[in-house]
Amino acid sequence: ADQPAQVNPYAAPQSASATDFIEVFAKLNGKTPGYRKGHARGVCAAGEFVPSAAARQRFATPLFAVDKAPLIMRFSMGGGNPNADERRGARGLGIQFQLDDNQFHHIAGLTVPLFAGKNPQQFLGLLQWSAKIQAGEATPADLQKYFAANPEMQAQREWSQGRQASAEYTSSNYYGIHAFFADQPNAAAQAFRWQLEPVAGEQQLTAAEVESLPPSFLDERLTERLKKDGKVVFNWVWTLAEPGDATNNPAQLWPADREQVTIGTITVTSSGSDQCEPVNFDPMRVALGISPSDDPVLPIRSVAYAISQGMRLNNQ
Ligand code: HEM
Repeated sequence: ADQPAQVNPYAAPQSASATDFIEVFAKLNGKTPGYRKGHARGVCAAGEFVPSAAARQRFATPLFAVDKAPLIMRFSMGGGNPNADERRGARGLGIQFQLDDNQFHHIAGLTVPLFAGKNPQQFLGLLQWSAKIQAGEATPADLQKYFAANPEMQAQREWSQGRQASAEYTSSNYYGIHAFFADQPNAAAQAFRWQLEPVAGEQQLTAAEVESLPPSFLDERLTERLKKDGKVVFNWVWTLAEPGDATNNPAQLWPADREQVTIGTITVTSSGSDQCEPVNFDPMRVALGISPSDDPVLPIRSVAYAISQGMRLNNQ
């Protein structure tokens, strides 16, 4: 008789919802009342955006119609642990651009250009295996089998191999990872991916520093950096897609020869305020003229951030 097809135990889950993520974050991190359920540890900063002439000419959005816009920014550690070890791991950056007429634009990126999964399901599986390992219900060998069954996750892991974490919050590129679209004056909307590049260049920790530093040093280094240099400047660079480049796969980069446009500068001027506490840096809440792509991770992020915001503002 016909047997039902065997389901590979290392396949990614068939579905993934925002609440599935909130649940697995709770398994991994326990109760963290008042904290963000992702990127729990972080520091608020403020600054300014100045768009470039090229941005104004090429894209039709109020984001680039301003001479400059005030920014609320938050640098953070990936993961939901409020006491995350800062010697290792990806850093994040959320920015809220404050435009005229109470309009906002948000971006939230990571120090890694690729996502750990081509879709939310693959990433959820990774977190679920990690939670099982933490609970003693699975082993790292299971995780290796999970990676083998989900080869799309390989590019992200390869990129991260051999790289130490950044020496300062402001000494790394940050990548938006997902594709977005920008309206153009006389053509169809242009797909792009963004990155922030520190003008002073990138700097990683040395292997020796990873061993010798205390687990907390990033907030202090940011304060010192701003005291010493007065500000930190990033170039905001967009990479433009060509026809046929997939806009729905955050686990894969576009070919390296795609045109890049410097969209403006993002300057950090101060840090340490509490004004980030109520802010939700939801990357789908964007200025007119900018729109999210069909990347399936984006709408899950949006819902998960809203749930997390509701929880933390209610001290849950
Ligand atoms: C399924 C995928 C993801 C889920 C479920 C998720 C979930 C979350 C949650 C719940 C928060 C806390 C939000 C808040 O309380 O305000 C958060 C913060 C954050 N996430 Fe994600 N995330 C995902 C993917 C990503 C990706 C792809 C990026 C980068 C491109 C990213 C970057 C960030 C950053 C920078 C923050 C901190 C924002 C802040 O400082 O408020 N996340 N994430």
